[in-house]
Amino acid sequence: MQTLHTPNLVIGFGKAGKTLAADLAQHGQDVLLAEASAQMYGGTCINVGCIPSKKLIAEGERRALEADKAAVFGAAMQAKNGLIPKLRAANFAKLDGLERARVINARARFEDAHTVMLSGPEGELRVTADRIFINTGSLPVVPRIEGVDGKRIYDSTGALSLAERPQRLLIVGGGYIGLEFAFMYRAFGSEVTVLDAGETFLPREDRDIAAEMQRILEAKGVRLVLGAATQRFEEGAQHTTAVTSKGRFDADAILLATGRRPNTDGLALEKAGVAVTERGFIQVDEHLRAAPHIWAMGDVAGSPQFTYISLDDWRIVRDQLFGQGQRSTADRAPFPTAVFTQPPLAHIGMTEAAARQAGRNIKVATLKAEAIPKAKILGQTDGLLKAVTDAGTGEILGVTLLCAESHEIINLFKMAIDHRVPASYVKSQIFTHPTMSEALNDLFASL
Ligand SMILES: Cc1cc2nc3c(=O)[nH]c(=O)nc-3n(C[C@H](O)[C@H](O)[C@H](O)COP(=O)(O)OP(=O)(O)OC[C@H]3O[C@@H](n4cnc5c(N)ncnc54)[C@H](O)[C@@H]3O)c2cc1C
Ligand SMILES: NC(=O)c1ccc[n+]([C@@H]2O[C@H](COP(=O)([O-])OP(=O)(O)OC[C@H]3O[C@@H](n4cnc5c(N)ncnc54)[C@H](O)[C@@H]3O)[C@@H](O)[C@H]2O)c1
Repeated sequence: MQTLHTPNLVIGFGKAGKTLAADLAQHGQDVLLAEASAQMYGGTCINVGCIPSKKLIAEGERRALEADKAAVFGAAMQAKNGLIPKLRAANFAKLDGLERARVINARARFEDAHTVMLSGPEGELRVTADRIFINTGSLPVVPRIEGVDGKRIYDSTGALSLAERPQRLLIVGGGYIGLEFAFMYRAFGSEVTVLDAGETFLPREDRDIAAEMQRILEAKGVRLVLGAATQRFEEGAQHTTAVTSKGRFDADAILLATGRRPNTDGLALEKAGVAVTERGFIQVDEHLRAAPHIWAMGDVAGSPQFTYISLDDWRIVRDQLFGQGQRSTADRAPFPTAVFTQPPLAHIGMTEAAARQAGRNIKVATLKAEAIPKAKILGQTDGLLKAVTDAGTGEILGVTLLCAESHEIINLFKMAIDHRVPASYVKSQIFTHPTMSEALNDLFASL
């Protein structure tokens, strides 16, 4: 068996791992990156996450007026299938093209704290490394429901590549993936039902925002069923039936979107003395250290499951390798989020409910999207905008934007909140016209 020593071993081609590997190589250090699947160069986001899902959503939106929805579905899949391999190849080339970086298609398994066995199509390689960076991501949770391994039941990866457009799509889970795929497949003309086990829709959002999202969802023809515990799936000749506490639902395809679990499968972390949390995420400190020479980054480290947070994990580790070692996970809150529904739901900071619960003396303002001239131009007048400020100081505590282009606008508030820009500034800020962001003058007028 071949053996090799490297100063830096990165396990997993995720956002943090690939960025760190390139960074190390550009700093003149040798780095080996092991990726279990050649179909995953670039990680989840590029191959089976953000990019393919947003491409399908964008294609559905772009061709919203076309009557032949089956054709729209086919063309969208084709466009997505054309894009992803190009991005994957570009990701591989970007890293492999660096003199000091080497990508190996192999699955990693620890033998001890400094030794990792890499097994892939080209055989086995025993690697010893001075420093090890784990970036193995997450996998869909498969709920324990009888019949869950049936042939019409998919996770998000499967639902991104369905061969045929389902006439009836049932989605189990009404979180990020559930909602994005509900709008996506509705745009392809499928009849969509979303089942969520929780009694409260979007429990982390204020009730007025959740109610508006529910109204929009239902106005588009999506059925939402809350408090639905799925007991079993019955596979029939023509369709599969979900038997739930809220009745029986027949479907041509069922998407499971009930969260994602850390991907530590087969890593044998215990051999390296790396501990995991109760939920199985790698236990790290605020500098993402799991052991003196081992770091974990991204989903597997229990970081919030977003590509841009994985990227921020790279910044934290980078600061220890090449900077002051000060940057930590405590520095990034609050950070923006966006669910790519139609319209998108973007948020940062505190909701009204969270601010009240924290005992803050607050002012709250809301604005209906239908009052915004640009929304009328776009023909996208659904939605509600909301801001929460400190009543005494005018500090912006939180912003929620359920409206067209909110996934872009919300990033302004990361800067505003980090730099303590007061509400009075936003109220009088000069914005271009006609834009969605100019509505912030009105939203903040009373704050
Ligand atoms: C459908 C969907 C849509 C999403 N949309 C968005 C979005 O719009 N915006 C957003 O910010 N986030 C989105 N996310 C979440 C985002 O994709 C993840 O949070 C992010 O990709 C996690 O990146 P990571 O760096 O943790 O690792 P990943 O990108 O998951 O990479 C981990 C890699 O490690 C490899 N690996 C695993 N085990 C081993 C091993 N033992 N040896 C070697 N290699 C291994 C895997 O094959 C994988 O390629 C979405 C997720 C999904 C599923
Ligand atoms: N736009 C984005 O940034 C984006 C898009 C997609 C995914 N993501 C990331 O991926 C993560 C995973 O997405 P997700 O939608 O799978 O998880 P999620 O945590 O967002 O939502 C899971 C939902 O499933 C429900 N649920 C759990 N078990 C259930 C059961 N047995 N029956 C019915 N409902 C059940 C929960 O109540 C919850 O509403 C997200 O949390 C997010 O971090 C981000």
